[in-house]
Amino acid sequence: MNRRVVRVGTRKSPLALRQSRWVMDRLAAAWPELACVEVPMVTEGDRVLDQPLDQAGGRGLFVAEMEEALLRGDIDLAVHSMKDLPIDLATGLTLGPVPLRADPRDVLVSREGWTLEELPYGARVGTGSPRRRAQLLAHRPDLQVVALRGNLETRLRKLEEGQAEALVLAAAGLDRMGYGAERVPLEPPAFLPAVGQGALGLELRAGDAWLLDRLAALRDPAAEAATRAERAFLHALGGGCHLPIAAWSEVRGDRLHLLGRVVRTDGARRLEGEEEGSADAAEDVGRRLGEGLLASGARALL
Ligand SMILES: NCc1[nH]cc(CCC(=O)O)c1CC(=O)O
Repeated sequence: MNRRVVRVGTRKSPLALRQSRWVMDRLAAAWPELACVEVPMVTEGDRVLDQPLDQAGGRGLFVAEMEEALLRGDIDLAVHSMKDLPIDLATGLTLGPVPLRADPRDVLVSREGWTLEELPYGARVGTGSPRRRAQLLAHRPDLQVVALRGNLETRLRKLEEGQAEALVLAAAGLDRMGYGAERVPLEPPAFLPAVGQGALGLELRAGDAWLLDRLAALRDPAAEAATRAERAFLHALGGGCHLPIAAWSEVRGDRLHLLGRVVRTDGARRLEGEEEGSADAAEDVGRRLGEGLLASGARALL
């Protein structure tokens, strides 16, 4: 089929635009005859800024409108942060190849460049994520976790204004935006990131073999195996992105190692485990770990 134009849907936040342009540049470099058109969209998650995300409507807040646009044919490709992408996509849509992943870790950002241990007693740490909250409190029960919403710029401004002593953010977002904020990584295994953090999710119509073929040029096999394992882990736990579930996977050669954790939101209880297997069977590794944690009583924490 003689198609040349790919309409790429993206949220309008600076980070989302940065991500979709990165994908468009890579596609254009691999397929010079192909033209990408950016289609910025405002999603429900961008409109509801005054409530914590888990109360504002749960899963798929940033995704539903983009899925509808894909199914209508208004766009051909949706670029998401993998960690915002629900496990179950709308019928008729599929997850494409996974490109090279950015740093999956969380970082602690403060004006002083404090580590988690160095934060003053009772310091306010900004995050709306139950997973981050639970892991912060597990290490530092004295901390005051405060919900600071908004995009990266807004949160960094609130830190600057003194609304908190520190923030927890994804390293990937700061890196992609080129922000040089003072930060220290929250290192695994002590602190684990969200499933899919740092990776991009490329969503397209399941029947669009032409586009799937072209997206294959962007595939990073290690990133794909790691994110498949992490998402299968989350799926086995019946989870969504706003539950206190964390995972960390590493691919070395053809082996994949996965660490998973379920934490009670007050940080006082946790369950964790690890699994290893062939990177070719990444989803089996994730499913085994999820089922193992369920067998150990994970449901009581969720
Ligand atoms: N929850 C919002 C969100 N979705 C993706 C990222 C960062 C980039 C990524 O993880 O891929 C962020 C910001 C953050 O958590 O600090």
